[in-house]
Amino acid sequence: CRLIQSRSAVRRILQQNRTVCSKTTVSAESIREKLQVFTGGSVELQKQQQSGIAVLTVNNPARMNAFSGSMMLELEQRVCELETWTEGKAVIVHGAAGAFCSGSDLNAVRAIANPHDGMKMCEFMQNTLTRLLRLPLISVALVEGRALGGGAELTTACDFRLMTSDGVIQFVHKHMGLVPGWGGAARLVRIVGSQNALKLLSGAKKVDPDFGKQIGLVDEVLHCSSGEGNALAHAEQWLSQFIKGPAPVIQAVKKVVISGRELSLDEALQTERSVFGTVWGGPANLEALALKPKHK
Ligand SMILES: CCCC(=O)SCCNC(=O)CCNC(=O)[C@H](O)C(C)(C)COP(=O)(O)OP(=O)(O)OC[C@H]1O[C@@H](n2cnc3c(N)ncnc32)[C@H](O)[C@@H]1OP(=O)(O)O
Repeated sequence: CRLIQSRSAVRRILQQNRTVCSKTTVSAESIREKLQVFTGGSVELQKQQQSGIAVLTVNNPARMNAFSGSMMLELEQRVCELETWTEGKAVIVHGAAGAFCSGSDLNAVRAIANPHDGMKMCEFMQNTLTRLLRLPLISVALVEGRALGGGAELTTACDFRLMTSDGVIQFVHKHMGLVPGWGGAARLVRIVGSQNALKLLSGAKKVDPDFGKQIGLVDEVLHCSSGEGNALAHAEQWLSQFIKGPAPVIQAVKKVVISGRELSLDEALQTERSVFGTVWGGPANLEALALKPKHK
């Protein structure tokens, strides 16, 4: 009976993403059609099989990597691809050409500036970013240059935020007569607490590396010279301390943390037992036992 209960808990946490996805699929159809009209840029995914690190690039440099409508659809597609990457350990989200992302493309925003379409777009992006955060991969937002509006929200949909010395995160929504709608406010409160979140949102405050570290929004400042791929190499280096070992173990770690973050204590404990059952007596566990390690 206990086995059946714990299996159903695992199924629940693992199916969370699919449930959110399918609920939104029907209602999102009409907004998909509208979004795909606003083209430009791309969202690219490169999976490095050897390291288990994927690099997700927001690529629209002519508009400071703003999200066009078609890029919102592509982002969802890329997240879908990552959900089934069983050999993966981590994903780095960054922007092309030394900028992170300047939020939604203001041309698309103007064209759908009515409450109905706005709500549908918001629901669509909330769904995609929730699935990004729930991936069983360790996710890192690498902020070079500016992360504005929806770009700032995107950084909160990752487990960690790394910043180069020129990085800035700014929730500019208030200046646009808005509040975050891609789930950024809810996640920000959980990362920095409600006092800091209120200051950042109501003051549209610029978060530079020092301030970011002080309030716990930024996990690490990367001191690297500018140059294509340099910050990315530093981010991979930083990440390497957390992804040593086989992918199933790294993914199990992320799953127990997601359940701890999102479920009630009873449900999280149940899920933890179930995930534990997937690694206990597994190849990595048996190999470690055979080596008789000393954790000095
Ligand atoms: C729920 C989601 C809410 C949102 O995300 S609302 C959108 C919030 N973002 C914004 O308002 C960003 C507005 N843009 C800016 O503040 C500045 O362009 C920015 C990013 C600080 C860069 O400033 P500069 O370095 O001086 O460069 P610039 O202004 O000449 O920009 C270069 C080209 O990029 C364009 N751009 C930047 N952000 C954009 C956006 N979000 N949508 C559409 N186009 C955007 C900008 O118009 C300019 O294009 P062009 O060279 O004039 O053709």
